[in-house]
Amino acid sequence: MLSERFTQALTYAIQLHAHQVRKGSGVPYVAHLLGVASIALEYGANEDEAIAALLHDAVEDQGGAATREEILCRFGETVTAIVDGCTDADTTPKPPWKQRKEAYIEHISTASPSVLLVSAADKLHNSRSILQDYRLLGESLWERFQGGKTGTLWYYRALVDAYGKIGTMAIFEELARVVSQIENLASA
Ligand SMILES: Nc1nc2c(ncn2[C@@H]2O[C@H](COP(=O)(O)OP(=O)(O)O)[C@@H](OP(=O)(O)OP(=O)(O)O)[C@H]2O)c(=O)[nH]1
Repeated sequence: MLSERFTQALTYAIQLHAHQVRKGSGVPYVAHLLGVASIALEYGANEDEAIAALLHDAVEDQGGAATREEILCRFGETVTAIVDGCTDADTTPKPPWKQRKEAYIEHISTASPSVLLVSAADKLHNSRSILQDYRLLGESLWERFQGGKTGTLWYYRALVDAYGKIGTMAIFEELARVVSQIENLASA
């Protein structure tokens, strides 16, 4: 069962990301955080993993080192280590896109099981959003992303391959299915 800590993390995540929206749409960013926490729980997350899912973009997007310190203080080392493992940049400005994404893919091979679960839940939620938006918007979807069509398709295929080398987990297989559907649409 989830305790009061989860409720506190939910409130904190909503406050942190209150003014942030998803790229190219007016959807409140918290929809992504709720989606990632929901997917992580459905694939067996414990409370620390579910809290980290809610806070996985907090350091990257909302305050860097100061926010990391607050998470450490309020939710402890286990949650902070998972958030660290899901963060592709905590500096402003962020390093170049390709360099960040390559580093993220590289670190999958050494990531803890908790980081793998939350990271895969994050990528699964984003890939489902891409598939849904691609069906609605067509090729103009890719203008949202720094990597464009080629870079974004490369990134998701590289993620699927990197998770696949870890082993066969249900969440990796679901991500692979969604990414294949995006690739099929892209080559149609
Ligand atoms: N699919 C999708 N992604 C969106 C949307 N709005 C914001 N994003 C975020 O955009 C990122 C991908 O955009 P890019 O331009 O390629 O990369 P960047 O933000 O990291 O520079 C994803 O980050 P990420 O690093 O892959 O994951 P995350 O850890 O930041 O969540 C995702 O979270 C949206 O409407 N759909």
